[in-house]
Amino acid sequence: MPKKESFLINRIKSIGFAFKGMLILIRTEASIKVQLFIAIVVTFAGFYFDISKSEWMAQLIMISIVMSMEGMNTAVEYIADFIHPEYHKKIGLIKDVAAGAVFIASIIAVIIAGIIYFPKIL
Ligand SMILES: Nc1ncnc2c1ncn2[C@@H]1O[C@H](COP(=O)(O)OP(=O)(O)OP(=O)(O)O)[C@@H](O)[C@H]1O
Repeated sequence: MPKKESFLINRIKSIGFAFKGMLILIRTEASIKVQLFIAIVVTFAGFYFDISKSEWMAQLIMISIVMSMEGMNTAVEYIADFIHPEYHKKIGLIKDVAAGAVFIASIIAVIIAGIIYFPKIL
């Protein structure tokens, strides 16, 4: 059935575009680079301290939330700069709010890391 094939091909193409977007994020965004580095460090820490299954899940969920929020924050910045490259108070507000969303996830990630690793270190 040609219709089904084109649907599948389109899905595969979409995955390709998404993968390209992820590589662009990792290559160009300093914040994502830092977050990826922290994600790798805590992954090693997870193995070193032999954290439980639920601790792994909490850690992985927070890594994905922080990094995907950062990706969306970058997309908002791109849109803002495209729509209005010059200085504007509203653009500043839009970017600050988008960055604030990443900050919320980051605070919770640090708290969860504390809950997991503090008892193991002390
Ligand atoms: N066009 C603008 N008009 C007004 N304020 C702006 C504008 N562009 C940036 N800002 C201010 O500078 C801040 C940083 O914006 P910028 O686009 O440089 O993000 P960034 O440093 O790349 O952030 P991130 O580290 O989250 O990727 C914004 O949160 C906003 O307060």
